[in-house]
Amino acid sequence: MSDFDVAFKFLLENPTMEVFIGFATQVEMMASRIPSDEMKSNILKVFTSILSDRKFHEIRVNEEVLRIYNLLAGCSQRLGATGVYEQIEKKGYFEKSLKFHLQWAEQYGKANNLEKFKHVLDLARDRLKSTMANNKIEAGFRDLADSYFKDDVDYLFLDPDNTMAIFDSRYIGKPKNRRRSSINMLRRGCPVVDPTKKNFFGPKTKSLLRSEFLDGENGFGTSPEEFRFALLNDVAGDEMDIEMDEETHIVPNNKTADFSIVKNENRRRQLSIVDEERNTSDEADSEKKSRIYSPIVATKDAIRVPLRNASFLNEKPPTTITLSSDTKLSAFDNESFGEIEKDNNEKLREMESGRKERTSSESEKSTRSQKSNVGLDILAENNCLEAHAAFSDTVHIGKERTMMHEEHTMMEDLKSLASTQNVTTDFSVYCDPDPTFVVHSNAVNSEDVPRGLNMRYDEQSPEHQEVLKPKPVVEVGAMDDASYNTPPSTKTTEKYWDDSLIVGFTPGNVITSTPAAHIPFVNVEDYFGNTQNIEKPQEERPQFVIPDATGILQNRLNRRKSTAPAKQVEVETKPTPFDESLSEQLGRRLSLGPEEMANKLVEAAPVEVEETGRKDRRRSEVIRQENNPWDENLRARIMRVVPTPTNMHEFETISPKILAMKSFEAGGETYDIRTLLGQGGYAKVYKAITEEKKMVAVKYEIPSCAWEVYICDQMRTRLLARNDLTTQIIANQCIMQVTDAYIFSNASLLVNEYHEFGSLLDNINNSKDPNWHISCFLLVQLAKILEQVHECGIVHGDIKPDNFMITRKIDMGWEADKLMGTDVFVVKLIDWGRAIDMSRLKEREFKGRAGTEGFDCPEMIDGRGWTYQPDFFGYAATMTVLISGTYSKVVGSELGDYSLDVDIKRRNKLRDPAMEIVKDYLNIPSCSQLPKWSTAIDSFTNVWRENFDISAWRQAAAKFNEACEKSKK
Ligand SMILES: Nc1ncnc2c1ncn2[C@@H]1O[C@H](COP(=O)(O)OP(=O)(O)OP(=O)(O)O)[C@@H](O)[C@H]1O
Repeated sequence: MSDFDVAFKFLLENPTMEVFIGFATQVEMMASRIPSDEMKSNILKVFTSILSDRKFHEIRVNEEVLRIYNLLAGCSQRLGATGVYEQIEKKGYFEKSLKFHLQWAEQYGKANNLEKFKHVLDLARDRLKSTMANNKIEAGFRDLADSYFKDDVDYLFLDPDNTMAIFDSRYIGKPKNRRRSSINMLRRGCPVVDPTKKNFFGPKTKSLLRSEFLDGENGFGTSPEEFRFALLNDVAGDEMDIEMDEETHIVPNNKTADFSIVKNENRRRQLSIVDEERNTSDEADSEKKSRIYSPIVATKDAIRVPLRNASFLNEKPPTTITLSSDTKLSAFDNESFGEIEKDNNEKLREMESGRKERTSSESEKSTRSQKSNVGLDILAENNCLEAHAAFSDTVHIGKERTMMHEEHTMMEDLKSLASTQNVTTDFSVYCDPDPTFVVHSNAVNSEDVPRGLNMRYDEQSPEHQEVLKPKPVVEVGAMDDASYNTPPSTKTTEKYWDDSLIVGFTPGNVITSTPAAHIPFVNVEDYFGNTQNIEKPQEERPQFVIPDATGILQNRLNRRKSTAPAKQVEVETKPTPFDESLSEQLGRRLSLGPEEMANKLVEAAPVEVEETGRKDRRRSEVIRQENNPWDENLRARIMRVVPTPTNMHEFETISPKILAMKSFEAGGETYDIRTLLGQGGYAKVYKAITEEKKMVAVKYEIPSCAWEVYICDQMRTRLLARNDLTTQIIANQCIMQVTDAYIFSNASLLVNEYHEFGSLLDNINNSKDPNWHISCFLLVQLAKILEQVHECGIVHGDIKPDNFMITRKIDMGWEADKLMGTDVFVVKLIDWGRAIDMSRLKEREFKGRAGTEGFDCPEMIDGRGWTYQPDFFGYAATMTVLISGTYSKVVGSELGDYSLDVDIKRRNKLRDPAMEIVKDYLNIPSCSQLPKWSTAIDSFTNVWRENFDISAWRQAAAKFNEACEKSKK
């Protein structure tokens, strides 16, 4: 059976919308590698069923099916692509679908048939006018027109687009002093709605463009926000487009117009030409795009009579400008296009330097949406893709991203679908499956060990060095208890790290994770309400203590002890396929390169080889053990000094196979896996639904990574222990919290909150234009989070935009003075697999590089010792991506001279502080002279206070929220 047949069979058996979406994705992926003829006959099979079988009645009329139609259009030879859409049109299923009209029009665009293109556009306007605003309808058509028609086709559109004016051939190649005033831009864009009505503003009228008068009965003009924003821009001269005559004076575009802004002589100011701009030709041009945004929320008269009513249909609308939020660039003359395109390609090449070249077939696969729009680096989706790829190979943009991510998985999934149907998984509990979580106990046997908070452990107590065998039967529901009772490991101490290197770990001594004298005894069972289960009287138990912070207790109380229902499970008596746990064998994963990792996996488990991460994301440099903070043995030793987190469940068995669209069971909890959210160097992250119908993210990692659970737990514990409001907020909102962790012998499954709005990188890529308000707002948050992470003695080790998830949209109701505060965090730091617990490794310095490609700090590059430096560097690099929308490389060759080759426009308010921070955070003299996070926090906060503008902020926030929507997976 071919892959296609397997997928189709699955759909036939499960004709739900959800399965169909997965199916469509798979088919799209296959389309790139299956010959067109074969694809066509496959698709015809699909449609035979979909169009005739009753069980597909819902799918048949759903827009998702257009994805398959699109593929059919691509391989239809007799009907041709346009013919396919004409047939669909006849069916009438998609009359109310914008997507359908766009796909259809695109075919005419490809065929360069402007007349038919216009016909579809008109149809769409007519059919959809009652359901959506005209600018929404037109936006996609405008993109298509820009892509496929070289001539000026502005007249097709009713909604003005000012970005066009930037590339208007009249200005291309003209001196740089030709700018447009924002007000003039608005005026030029005012459509003639009804020339018989004298009092309406617009070209050839004498009426004023007034801030309070916007929409009339017969049409609409500017919004108050647009007007005020334009006014402000003209006054401030910042980020504005000013139209000037050759003598560099603002002049009204239309001499007969009587605009208040132009009448005011005081506003006629000379604009100095910045040298830099004179010299930077096209790049500067690209920046002069309009910053005038439409309100995202529709104004009162959101549903409007179309501008071009019957009487105007034949009249060519005036030259238009953008009042819309769509900043996509439009068609302009070929020559300029070529130049800017060239310039763009130049940038792409630079950006590509940090990653492997994409294959030509991948580039060919590009869909229209990946076409490069000129001028705006990260705006152009293609550029986004490139920037993203250069930056991180984890996630790609748009459709291709999904395809690339899922291709492997889905195919694998498909292949193994049949074979895994009957897999039964034994969830027997092994008391000590993973040496990384062995806890050595004072107790003679496991039953003597109380479940406590910050229990004291005697690591070296000789009489307890023997391995305690797992109990044959344990309660899964009491997994955490069982794991506390785990026996000491028989493994010998590793060669280089001796116990004294770990702070708080002194051989032979009683230690606590948080030393705390004079603190009353607290029985954790009381806190968890489990006292009735404890048979032995309390006084027989060894003492254990809590740290002097009520926060920890509260925290522990709030945490779920286990989601697993208590049930009896027989422990597998047969030995597992491996004598030792894979996680141990595969230690030092961060020092292993792709090949070594693959070999290890094969050696360790010749049958069950599976990899979750992307090979091209791994680093191959092997760090000398004594300098390696990621050494697995070291980590194991560190983890031993604290109790196993209560929500961590360990298993001797191998993990259930995780496949999209299938469910798995772990610890008595069933998770219904939906789609793949992302894939990093080591893990795949899936969206899943719990039995309680809660959406969660499941990080599936091979080999298992209990360390991430430890670090997340420690981060939270240490933050809450500080008993301070800010740290409480950060602990609860900004640090990944593992709600349940299932540690199997070969893999780990970390369940955590699902963040539907994607990562910061997704947001940047989906925000068409980095806005200083948003960048500043986020940069302060990032610095505040990292400040607290370091305060807890933890180095995250992998700071980059794809490791910050967006947790919520910006609330427009947040008061201005609160925006720099702590009540408004919108980001959460995830991916703690590379974190280093410095509080246990005081005075240590590390060497070597093992971060994400392109995210090696100068110390790693130079071979100097480092501790917290990677996070300062990661922050600086993330900052440049946030501000400039592009990825920047490290430049310089010695301490004092390092910088990032970021191109921040002169007028960007964050430019100066950002450059200072780059200097500061990249040129750290030594591990004992680390920079301060307050430098970033204070300088960005100052810029914010000095320049904050409420209406501009709201516009920017709306854009941010819009990008959140676009990032939804
Ligand atoms: N809780 C979540 N909700 C939604 N998406 C998530 C979540 N956690 C992770 N992702 C997505 O999965 C991607 C990979 O996750 P993660 O960074 O944890 O994997 P990794 O293999 O450790 O990556 P890296 O190679 O960067 O170390 C993230 O960039 C993000 O896009």
